[in-house]
Amino acid sequence: MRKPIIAGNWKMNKTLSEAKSFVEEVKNVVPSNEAVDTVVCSPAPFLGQLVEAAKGTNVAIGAQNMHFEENGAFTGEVSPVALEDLGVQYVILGHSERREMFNETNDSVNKKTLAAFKHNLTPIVCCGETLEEREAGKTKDLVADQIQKAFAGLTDEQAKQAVIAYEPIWAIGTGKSSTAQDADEVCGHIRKIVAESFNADVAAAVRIQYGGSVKPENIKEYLAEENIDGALVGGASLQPASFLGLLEAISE
Ligand SMILES: O=C(CO)COP(=O)(O)O
Repeated sequence: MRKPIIAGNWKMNKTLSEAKSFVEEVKNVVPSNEAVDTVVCSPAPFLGQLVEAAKGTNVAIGAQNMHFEENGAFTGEVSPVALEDLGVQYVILGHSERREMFNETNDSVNKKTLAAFKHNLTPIVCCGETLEEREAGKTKDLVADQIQKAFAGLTDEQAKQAVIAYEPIWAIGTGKSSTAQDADEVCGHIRKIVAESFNADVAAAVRIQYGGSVKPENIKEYLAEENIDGALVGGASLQPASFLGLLEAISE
């Protein structure tokens, strides 16, 4: 049985005081780590203080991006060394917003994925198609290519620990979620690609999240599917009540 993983992606939202009061409000009421992995991915400036606020609780803190180099002349970037030092545990890599607006490529996602493991960070590697690509029947080939390239050079053990987030771009922030069956079909295909690239054991262990307009009202449908092990959530992760609502769906 794969343990579910629910991760909030706050994107570019919240001030430090809002971020801290969110963590204070949820940290003692989230379900146990045995039932679900709970992750909050915050903007970089708040990470250190949120790690402190969440210490000893069931909430893990994640970043939304990082550079693959450890240090150097990369103005404005955040290094994996700094994230590890702060006590950050997860990092979202290759989110479609970064691919679309900030020149993220399969190659840079691969370098970042390798760097994440080198620094004890669990990568949440994102993949997903545009509406145009879906309509052209390219979804499965596209996500297969994204994941094969992102996972190139990982050991079996690393691939098992990595988290994949399948986020159809047309479903992000639009209120137009994929049906659970469609999402499961793509996640099943991703699992098959992982089996081909690594082996059946790795494919059985790797956790695949669905993302795109997930809310407390619909999360159960996704989690009921064979190949969906959790969710990467934007809008509904911003308020403590809806974030806790997502987690409650697991414990019910
Ligand atoms: O991009 C997402 C999470 O990374 C999904 O965002 P929404 O949940 O707001 O659709």
